[in-house]
Amino acid sequence: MVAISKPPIEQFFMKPSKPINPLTFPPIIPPIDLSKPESKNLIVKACQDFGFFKVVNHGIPTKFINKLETEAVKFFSSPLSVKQKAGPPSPFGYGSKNIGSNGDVGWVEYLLFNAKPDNFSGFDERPEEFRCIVDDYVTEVKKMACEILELMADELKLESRNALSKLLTDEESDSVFRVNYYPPCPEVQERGIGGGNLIGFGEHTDPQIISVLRSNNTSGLEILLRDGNWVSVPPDSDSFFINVGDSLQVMTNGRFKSIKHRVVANSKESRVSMIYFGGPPLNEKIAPLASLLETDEDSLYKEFTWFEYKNYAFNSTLSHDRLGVFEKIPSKI
Ligand SMILES: C=C1C[C@]23C[C@@]1(O)CC[C@H]2[C@@]12CC[C@H](O)[C@@](C)(C(=O)O1)[C@H]2[C@@H]3C(=O)O
Ligand SMILES: O=C(O)CCC(=O)C(=O)O
Ligand SMILES: [Fe+2]
Repeated sequence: MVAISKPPIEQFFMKPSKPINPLTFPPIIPPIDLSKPESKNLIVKACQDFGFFKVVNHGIPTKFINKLETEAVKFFSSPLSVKQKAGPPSPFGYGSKNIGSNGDVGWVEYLLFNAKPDNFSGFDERPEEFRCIVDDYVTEVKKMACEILELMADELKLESRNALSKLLTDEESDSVFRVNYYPPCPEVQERGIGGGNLIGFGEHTDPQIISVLRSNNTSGLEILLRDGNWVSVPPDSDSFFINVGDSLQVMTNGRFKSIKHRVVANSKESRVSMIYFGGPPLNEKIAPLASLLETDEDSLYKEFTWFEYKNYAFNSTLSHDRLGVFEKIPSKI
């Protein structure tokens, strides 16, 4: 029998960072109502100012959301032997505590799915019903991601309304879907206040174009503001949170910024999050859109395809500044 040693709990605690100011978040990032005509203007402003915003009145029926959350909780509550049958997550399936393959750890269990059109599920160990629930949810969330990208394209006056969304609807779109489950951690409670924060998911930017996140009502998500302060995002299970990914930063020549975010595990309640990462086809050139470049404005980035970027990103640790080597003039570290 092989004894699996438990990783020492110490490695899950974060180095202290600047204190989080929970008061900063709500007033500065207003929710965007997708049903209102002014939403496109607010979306572009939020992408420029933060690379992050919250969407309300999204029109996604709660039945798709609740069904998936229920099924996910059922899966993560099942015996380890059952969950392990759906692993390892390379590239799709069940993972626990290890994130990616470059040594990152987090107090999290997760499922990674291929969200390519018509091929949503990445593994076959779960009953057909679970896969259908994932497919239904991803179909809805992808529609919303495309609607948001079309509103952006409209407001940015791109050559066509689907200039961005077509990358997600393309048959070869390299999109991913992830369900994260952060269990409560009794050790944190024992340590008490001042005992440190437990890393759920370490700081990083998302490499794709756009990420659509929905969580239950447990806190944990934090974003890094431009002034260097981490702020806690109040959870809201009725809304969706949108992140600008690295690829969209490049396509807007840095006008939109991909935002650094992380998850601090909650000591008492479990957090369940589901994220759709909308990515382009592997052979797609990731470059600033010509119509966004002013006369004489040069691309800030070298030429590369999504395949090249993904390859580099997936060989790096979570917190690595992945776009750095693709910049024509490397930014100071
Ligand atoms: C440490 C890593 C995990 C990650 C691949 C990477 O090497 C760097 C990017 C990470 C990330 C962050 C956003 C998504 O959760 C994810 C699926 C992605 O596309 O890039 C993860 C990758 C992963 O968990 O494999
Ligand atoms: O679980 C969350 O709330 C966020 C996780 C995340 O940022 C990711 O999976 O890329
Ligand atoms: Fe992320």
